[in-house]
Amino acid sequence: MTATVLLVDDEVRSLDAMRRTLEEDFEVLTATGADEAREQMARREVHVILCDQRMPGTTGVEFLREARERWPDAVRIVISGYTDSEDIIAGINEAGIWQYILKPWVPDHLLQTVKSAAEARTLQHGLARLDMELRSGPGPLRARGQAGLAQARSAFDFERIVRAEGSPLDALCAMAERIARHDLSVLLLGESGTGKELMARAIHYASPRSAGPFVVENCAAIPDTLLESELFGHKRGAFTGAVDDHIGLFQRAHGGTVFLDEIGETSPAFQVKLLRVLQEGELRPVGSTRAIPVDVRVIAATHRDLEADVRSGRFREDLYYRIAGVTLAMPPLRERPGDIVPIAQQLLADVAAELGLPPARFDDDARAVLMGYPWPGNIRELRNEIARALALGDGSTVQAGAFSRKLLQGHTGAHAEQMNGHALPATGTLAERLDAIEAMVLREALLRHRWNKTQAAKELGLSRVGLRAKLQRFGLEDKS
Ligand SMILES: Nc1ncnc2c1ncn2[C@@H]1O[C@H](COP(=O)(O)OP(=O)(O)OP(=O)(O)O)[C@@H](O)[C@H]1O
Repeated sequence: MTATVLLVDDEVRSLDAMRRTLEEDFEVLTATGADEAREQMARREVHVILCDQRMPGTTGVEFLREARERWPDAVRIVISGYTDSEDIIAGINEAGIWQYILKPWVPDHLLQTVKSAAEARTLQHGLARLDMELRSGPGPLRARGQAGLAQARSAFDFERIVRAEGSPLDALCAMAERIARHDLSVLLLGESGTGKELMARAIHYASPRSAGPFVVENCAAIPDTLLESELFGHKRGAFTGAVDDHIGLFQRAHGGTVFLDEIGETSPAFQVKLLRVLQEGELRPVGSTRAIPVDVRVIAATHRDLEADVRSGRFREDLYYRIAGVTLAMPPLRERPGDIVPIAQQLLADVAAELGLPPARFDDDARAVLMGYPWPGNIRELRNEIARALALGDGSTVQAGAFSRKLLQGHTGAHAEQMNGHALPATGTLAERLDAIEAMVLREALLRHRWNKTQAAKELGLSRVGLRAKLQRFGLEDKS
């Protein structure tokens, strides 16, 4: 279906110029003022409104504020000169303005922006799915419309990155929140399932681009040639099977953020292409000679040691510096054992709600088992275990026996591994390394006594209060 765009401007010449730029791709309606625009809106369903800021009797922002109330589904764009930018910035939230275009506008950019807006409008209608995703907590949200924005912001803010008090993630989130405000590229490092995508979303929704799309591409999931077309689009006939023009993810993300997961898996040939797009701020769809401007922030992620890949020539150094404006390393779960129970409890609530089950809790043994396993697959593995235990369980309490065999073995076996240095820091000051050993001894004693603090304290020659203080200090406090 062709989207309908309403252009509102009192200057007939510029109205005409905009109409000519858009009419090949859209159904275009025009209005020379707010009254005429209201009439048009009353007669037809409009998907995108593009409104000039300066009009007699009202301003673009004023009119779009009214439009937001009356026709909330239409995506709103304002066009203005530099001198009006303060008014516009002040009105952006109230009027729910999706994007503003500075004068003098460039036809390609205008066309591109309206295409992205129409796309956002279409995606907005996937809101039923979006609502489900939001209700079930952070999940694969590929894009969202304006109506979901406030909801999305709160669903993906840093508070949703569950952690214990004093977790290493506190400092990481504080830093991410600061850098979110600046348009820097971010490289997220960390093992699979450590929450890199969750962090990328939180950064996007805390950034000035939060009203724009957040799109995700897993670079390892598709072959190189398809990846190029997936990200940058292609023209019809560009290759066998390209039966239609295809808009790439970078274009869809115009004004927003692209999350490139597993960037370390891309080939050198693709890396050159990506570098060019990032350097030039424009792309050419496969099979097209036309350059299309794109305005995206890139957040990339990898589980690889990308610096080592640069040294070995596997990853281009120039691209590395482009994408690694700021680097954040997500620690694996085994290095933040205090986070295990709080995250597990959150996941238990989320998964129970998803499965339509009543709220559940872990018993002491189950918690001890969770704490005793090194979680090589990190939070994704934790989630799977919880889903399995809930599905197999038959009540409101999850017991240790509901977990898979590897966890129950880990309950005894993983400890030997951890005590042999698996989770011990290989570097650090003497005090830090002694702390890590102390935390392990505590954890090991608790596990042996099935989380019975009186017995563990007795074995360790501590009072219960003394043990509790130590558990708090090491983030091992059981918060249930
Ligand atoms: N701190 C956390 N609190 C709550 N849920 C979390 C947390 N960290 C991760 N998760 C959840 O764990 C799952 C895996 O996280 P995510 O996809 O962000 O990891 P990732 O590092 O991007 O993994 P991969 O590299 O395999 O794609 C997701 O369902 C995510 O919502």
